[in-house]
Amino acid sequence: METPEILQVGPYPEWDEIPLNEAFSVHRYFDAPDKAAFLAEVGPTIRGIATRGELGADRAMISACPNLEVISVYGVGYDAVDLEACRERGIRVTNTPDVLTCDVADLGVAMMLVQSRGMIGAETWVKDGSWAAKGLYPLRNRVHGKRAGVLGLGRIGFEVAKRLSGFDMDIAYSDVAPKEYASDWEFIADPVALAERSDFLFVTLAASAETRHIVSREVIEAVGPEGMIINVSRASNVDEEALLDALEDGTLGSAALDVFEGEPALNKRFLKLDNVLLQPHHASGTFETRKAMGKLVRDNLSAHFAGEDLPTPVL
Ligand SMILES: O=C(O)C(=O)[C@@H](O)[C@H](O)[C@H](O)CO
Repeated sequence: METPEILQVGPYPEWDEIPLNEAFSVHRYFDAPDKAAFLAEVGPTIRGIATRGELGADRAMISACPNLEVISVYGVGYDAVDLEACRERGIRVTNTPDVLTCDVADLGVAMMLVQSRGMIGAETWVKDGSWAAKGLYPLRNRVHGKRAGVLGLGRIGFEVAKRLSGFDMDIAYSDVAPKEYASDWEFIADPVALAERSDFLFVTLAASAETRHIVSREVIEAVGPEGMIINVSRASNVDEEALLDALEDGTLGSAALDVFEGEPALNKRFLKLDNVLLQPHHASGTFETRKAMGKLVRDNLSAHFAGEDLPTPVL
């Protein structure tokens, strides 16, 4: 069998680059100085695309590859892939679920704790001599026993809720329908009602056109001046302008964010705020998880070209 030609959209760690290049003939889109010319040149030879989370495959890229058969996403979120364009041509799409679920949940809960207890400021208080000069660090609000809302009780949302129950928190969730595996937690269909009864609102749902700005200005205001929003999903799930307005005028108490519109070039207004924890989209950023993600990307491509069942199909 001829070695399949693959388009690699974004860089991977070396432990992925080496086996990817051993298994496939790889064309590095991200290295091309003139990407349009590069795509026009190699596009006709491409049978598979390997993406990277937020660096997906839009309709233009897919159209430039007339012999494209499969897109393998390095990530659980495939919102950066034009699924409609894939459906039209019967192109398979795969992602990397499950292997990253617990790391993303860990970071989400850690972000809530770090922001609630002011741990970034507390370390500065030690390092800049304030502790010696000014005494005890200002008190913060406790976390355990408070009310938590989880918007999207899929794999990641479920692991977040499981961890929050370890903090004796009063948990409720929203999703398209009640989940049979979540009988311990209250189901609240309306995100505004969920926000109203939450001190901490976790945004964990998969992003799509339907979920765009599901965390609206109304939801943000419902969380309120004492509440916190934690986002480990996609920025598009949140009305970021409304979020910034609310953080600036105190309508919303605080936020802890791992994802941003236009990331990594995030809105400069965030940098002026002292009531938001900013993280560089690294919720799945552990060696163990990224190695498992990379292997799944390759396994899905290899399975496709071997005519076998795909390990983790989306389409
Ligand atoms: O899994 C997802 O959907 C993610 O957003 C992340 O795991 C990214 O894929 C990862 O940051 C690599 O870009």
